[in-house]
Amino acid sequence: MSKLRIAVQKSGRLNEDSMRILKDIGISIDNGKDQLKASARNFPVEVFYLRNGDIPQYLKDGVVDAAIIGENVLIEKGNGIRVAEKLGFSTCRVCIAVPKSVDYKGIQDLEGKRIATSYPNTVKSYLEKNNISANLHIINGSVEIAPNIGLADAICDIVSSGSTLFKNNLKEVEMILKSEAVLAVSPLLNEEKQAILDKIQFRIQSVLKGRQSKYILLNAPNEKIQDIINVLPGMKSPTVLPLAQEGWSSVHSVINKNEFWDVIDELKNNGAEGILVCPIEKMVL
Ligand SMILES: Nc1ncnc2c1ncn2[C@@H]1O[C@H](COP(=O)(O)OP(=O)(O)OP(=O)(O)O)[C@@H](O)[C@H]1O
Ligand SMILES: O=P(O)(O)OC[C@H]1O[C@H](OP(=O)(O)OP(=O)(O)O)[C@H](O)[C@@H]1O
Ligand SMILES: [Mg+2]
Repeated sequence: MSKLRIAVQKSGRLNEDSMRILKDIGISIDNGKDQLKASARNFPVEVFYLRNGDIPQYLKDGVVDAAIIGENVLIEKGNGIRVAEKLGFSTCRVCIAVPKSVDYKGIQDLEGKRIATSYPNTVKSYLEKNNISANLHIINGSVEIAPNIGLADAICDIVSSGSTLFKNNLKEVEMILKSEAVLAVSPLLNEEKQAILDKIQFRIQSVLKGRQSKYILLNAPNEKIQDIINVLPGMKSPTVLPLAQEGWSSVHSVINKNEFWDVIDELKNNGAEGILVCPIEKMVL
């Protein structure tokens, strides 16, 4: 039986969350820290540990079948590679920044300027779309230092918290794209491997939905149950079970984790007591 070859970043910002998602979908891999390749013990999958920047080419050539990779790298290098699933971690954006002291009025201010970047294709197509021509300096790391050492007038790099820009006296002036880790697929995938990938994708979706949601349990007097149900829509409808104490019930439901703090006061005002909120490991709808 053939195995699906999945690439993950060998080391760096994506590695830990990539390995965690594989573990959460039930794929056990012997610790591969010093390995370049490891087989899963319980699933037809081989994991390849590679540099993020090299992965789009491996996908294109069919050397690997799928990969967990930063979407920004795929856009920079991977034209035509399909994203099967957004994974919700390593969120960042690719931006153009200039020194704080510059009175930046708009993209026309970049005309004829020197821009340092590790994302030349991304910047080039953004500038072309805006009819701007500039000189790109391609550097592979510490891009934000470039204006301070006189190498460039502007930079284009990844921004997340913004603290690297702040430390280097730069300000964000153009946001080119938003990125997060994604599950990307080789265009050369055959049917047999597609079937393995479908299983993996289904499991990933269950894990991601679970991460987005919380299981909530509470007790309330029976006459308040309808008001509480109106606040807690749940997956289908909430479960209501009688408590041993006469006139009281327990309500169980699932809510989006971001909505919990918004509804908690309403629940209390409607007589809810003993509210428990629990993580959900997996959710299959
Ligand atoms: N500060 C950040 N916050 C959130 N996500 C980030 C941040 N920096 C990078 N990323 C995301 O993580 C990916 C990997 O970044 P990292 O710096 O670990 O590796 P790299 O140097 O780009 O790649 P390689 O594996 O080729 O050395 C990036 O492509 C981007 O998608
Ligand atoms: O907005 P922030 O939260 O400060 O994050 C942005 C920084 O993070 C990344 O660098 P990284 O730390 O990965 O170093 P690298 O350049 O060596 O990859 C990116 O290249 C930026 O420099
Ligand atoms: Mg980095």
